Amino acid sequence: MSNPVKIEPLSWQQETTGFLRLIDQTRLPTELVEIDCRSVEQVWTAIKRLSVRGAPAIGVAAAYGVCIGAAETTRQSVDQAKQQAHAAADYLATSRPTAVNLFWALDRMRQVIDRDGFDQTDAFLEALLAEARAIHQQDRDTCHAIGRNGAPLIAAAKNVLTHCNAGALATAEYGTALAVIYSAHDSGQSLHVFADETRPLLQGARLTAWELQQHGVPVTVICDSMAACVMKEGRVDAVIVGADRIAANGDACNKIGTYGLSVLAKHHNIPFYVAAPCSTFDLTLASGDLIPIEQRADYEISEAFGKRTVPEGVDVYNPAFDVAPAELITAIITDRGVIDPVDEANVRRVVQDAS
Ligand SMILES: CSC[C@@H](O)[C@@H](O)C(=O)COP(=O)(O)O
Repeated sequence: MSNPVKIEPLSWQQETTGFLRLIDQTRLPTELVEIDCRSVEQVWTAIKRLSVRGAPAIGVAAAYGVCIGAAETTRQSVDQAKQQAHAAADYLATSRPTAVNLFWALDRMRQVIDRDGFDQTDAFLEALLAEARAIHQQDRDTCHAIGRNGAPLIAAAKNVLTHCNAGALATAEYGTALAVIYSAHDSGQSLHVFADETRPLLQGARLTAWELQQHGVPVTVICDSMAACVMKEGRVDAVIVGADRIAANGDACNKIGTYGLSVLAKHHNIPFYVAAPCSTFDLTLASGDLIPIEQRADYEISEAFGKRTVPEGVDVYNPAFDVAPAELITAIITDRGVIDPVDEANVRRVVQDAS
């Protein structure tokens, strides 16, 4: 079996006055380039323009962004550092609206900011960095747990279809949907993946195909519109996707196109799995209809990658996410076990136990 390259999309460099280093995912697959974020604005921009993307990775990046904000002015009092940290958290919360992991991570950072008893600014900055590192490490552990929990569900599968990128690049490492695939592959199962290219920004073609190739997992990229056809041909044994936010009733929001896939999977009698950490659940929302859906810029559809593909002056519509209803989801694979999405009491019990 191959020895896969470990992909970590982000890392913290140096100590409390350090910086965030990211793989710039906008440059993949042709260039593997890192960028350094030394200001809160740079972290905000990196999240907004998808240099760092994927729900868990956005949360980790924002946590480190708060550390950068708190330390931005030197020789400051604890109160000043706290004010700056709060301002950084508020600002980073405006970067993208849908992935709840961003708000979950910022809330954890706010709890540290609001903690009493810091005599020295250094002690406060150290506590912030320790919390960001803990969030980062928790995501690593969570992803491996999702992989272990999900692999038995696809033990008999030969071909799995996935959408967008819910892999190592979207998390601290290993991924969510792709963690399930990696876990099966790493235990010796022969598995092939169909990766939807994922219009308009091609996270499937650019990122999922790249990281599966790095890991030695056979992958075929298809246009999003081909998913129905390959399902009808009997070439898909399971669909596995990630999620950006899951409501209390089990509705799961993920990259635009996920809803369509859940309908197609139902029609073709193919299991449809969502893989996500407990931090992706938002139990304050009763249903997926209440999840805020990010609307992104027109040029991503009309002129992505520098090539105009829609006539000037023609309207486009660019919601970045949609919602797969709970009744079309076979199971949600979490770090704390596999959940039946329509059993709300159990969803609440499992997820609340985790917090
Ligand atoms: C483990 S990541 C799960 C989701 O965040 C992922 O599937 C997704 O939709 C990412 O969208 P993106 O717009 O690229 O951030």
